[in-house]
Amino acid sequence: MQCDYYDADLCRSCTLMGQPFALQLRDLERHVRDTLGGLVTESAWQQTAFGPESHFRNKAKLVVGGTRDEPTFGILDGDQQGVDLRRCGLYEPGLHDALQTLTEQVARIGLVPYDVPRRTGELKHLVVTHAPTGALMVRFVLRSPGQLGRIRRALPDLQAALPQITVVSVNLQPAHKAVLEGEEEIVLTEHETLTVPVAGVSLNLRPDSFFQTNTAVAEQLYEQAGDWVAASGARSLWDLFCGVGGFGLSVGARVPLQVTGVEVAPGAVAAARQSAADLMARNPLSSFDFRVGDAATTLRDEPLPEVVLVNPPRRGIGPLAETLEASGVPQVVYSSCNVESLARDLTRMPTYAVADARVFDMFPQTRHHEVLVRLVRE
Ligand SMILES: C[S@@+](CC[C@H](N)C(=O)[O-])C[C@H]1O[C@@H](n2cnc3c(N)ncnc32)[C@H](O)[C@@H]1O
Repeated sequence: MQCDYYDADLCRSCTLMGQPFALQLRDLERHVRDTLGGLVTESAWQQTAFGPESHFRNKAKLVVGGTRDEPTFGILDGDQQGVDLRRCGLYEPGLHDALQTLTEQVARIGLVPYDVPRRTGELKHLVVTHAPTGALMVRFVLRSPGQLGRIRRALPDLQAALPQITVVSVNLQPAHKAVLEGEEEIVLTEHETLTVPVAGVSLNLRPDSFFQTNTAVAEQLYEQAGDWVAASGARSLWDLFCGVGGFGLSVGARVPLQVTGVEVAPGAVAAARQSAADLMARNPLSSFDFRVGDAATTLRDEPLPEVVLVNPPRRGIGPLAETLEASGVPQVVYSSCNVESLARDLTRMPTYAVADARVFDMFPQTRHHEVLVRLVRE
């Protein structure tokens, strides 16, 4: 992949930009395999899964800088000044095209970009999520509610210019710190969720929901996990750190299962419940129970499922490793975005052996990765 922004030294986020993709994949595999070392036998590894090397991101998180008349949408440079990256080649084609019109429309609304050094202005970020159907969810991150009315009044023009916009929200982030979003979310449209079809299910994403960055590779990830769970013949599955429920819902759509999902974010759980209700209405094969809770402690007082699937944040599963190790759970499927924490967690679960392992190149042009392993109790 070639990138003008990278070549002009405007953005260095893609640390592997310019390296042939086949070489990136080979280095990624080597790094993951070396880090897991003796924890995974050679024969357990399956072929690395990947998608397109460019135009794969389903979400644009744009920092807004510049001035009201000439806003920039991209990142801030070392002096906290806006750098415009709205033509970034990582965005899915539909997102890439929509961003050009959308940013022109947003500029017309006349919001003053937030100026980090001066602590003035209102519009901090523009976050846009793109579904494979072409539908869009647009989120304005503002410093205060003062300009909400201006955005409300601009909605008809925005939706006339881009009829594929189904959800628009405003997130309020009053703090002067480098966090993307604040606590308060105000949805301005009738629809509150973006529907994303993936791996045989329709997931409902809310503006504050986590979703895997690369829909094409997420589909392969969910299908692989589903293949392993289906082949095990299990009838019960816990989907821990379930987010909007992608793993549990997609496998429950394929084989009859009792699925229990646990997730700390209430909005994600509400979204998962909505997706489960939609799925049950057309395919009542499995039952689903999505709960708000702490995945680290939830397994302790419950009847044990046949498979536990975990997909934690970068830090790994923490004390849950010891809980699983001491439990009688026969199989664990672990999806990790950080092979270092995965290696740490696996060493704390010595009675499990890695039966299958697969690398997913979810983030081409960078060293980020996803690794899926199937553990069986020896
Ligand atoms: C990598 S995401 C996985 C999301 C989901 N499995 C998917 O495929 O989209 C990690 C999720 O763990 C959630 N989380 C973080 N700490 C948690 C905890 N202690 N208990 C439950 N969920 C937690 C986050 O809110 C986030 O949704």
